[in-house]
Amino acid sequence: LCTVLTRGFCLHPLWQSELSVSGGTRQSPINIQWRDSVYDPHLKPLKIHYDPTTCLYIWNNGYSFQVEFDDSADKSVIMGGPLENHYRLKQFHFHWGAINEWGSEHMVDSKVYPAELHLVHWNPVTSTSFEEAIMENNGLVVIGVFLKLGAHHAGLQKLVDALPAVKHKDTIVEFDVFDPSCLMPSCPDYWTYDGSLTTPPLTESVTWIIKKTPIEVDQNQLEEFRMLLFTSAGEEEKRMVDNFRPLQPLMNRTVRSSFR
Ligand SMILES: Oc1ccc(S)c(O)c1
Ligand SMILES: [Zn+2]
Repeated sequence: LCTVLTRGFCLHPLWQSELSVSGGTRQSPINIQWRDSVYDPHLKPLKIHYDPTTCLYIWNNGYSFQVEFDDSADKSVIMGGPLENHYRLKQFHFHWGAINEWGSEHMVDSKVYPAELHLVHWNPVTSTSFEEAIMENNGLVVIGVFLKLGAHHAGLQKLVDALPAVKHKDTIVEFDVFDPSCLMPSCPDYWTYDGSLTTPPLTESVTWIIKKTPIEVDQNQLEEFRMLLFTSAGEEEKRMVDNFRPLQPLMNRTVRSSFR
């Protein structure tokens, strides 16, 4: 008997209606075909300067858990890489599967990972707020980091220990002094391409920077993600799993690499 594993066979309502944006030409996520990516020698190393004291709280927004940062000043910023100026960190969140065989949004040569971290930044030079930047052509930069099953991740564990406090949708817990740099792989290599949010409003405002090397997390840490709920307290419980959007067509785009 051949068991065919289909990724995310029961899509969250969020994406059932939003599977495609009419007229979208740069939607995300995509499958990164390593051999089709083009090395760009002009790409600089990505510079990351996060101030741990800008971390504010964690909340369950009904499709992921999200860690929010104080973005009222240039305290936690990224620059360099493919970027023309600095971008401010606003939040980070994850996408994951019900089992380890799927969960990430992007793929590399059709390889899928159990989860994917998104660090979301906005352009304070061209926008006055995150909400405005979402609608701007190059308003956002999202760094994507793949999570693979392996060793325990000590830095992630501080996050994981807080998850029971945000089990239900629209719950929140204070979370101060956390440096998300600890979630970044040491390898500097990345791909970059022009894309979109993978959750509504799916706006085509994102410069994606996808790190080549995954970070390792252990089984217990992934299981803690899967204990979260899409649903509010008092509602019939729906486990928060498979909160990833299906692959989108590459169309007329080139993925650039920072490495040969
Ligand atoms: O604000 C957001 C930016 C990017 C992505 S993938 C989100 O899910 C929300
Ligand atoms: Zn995301």
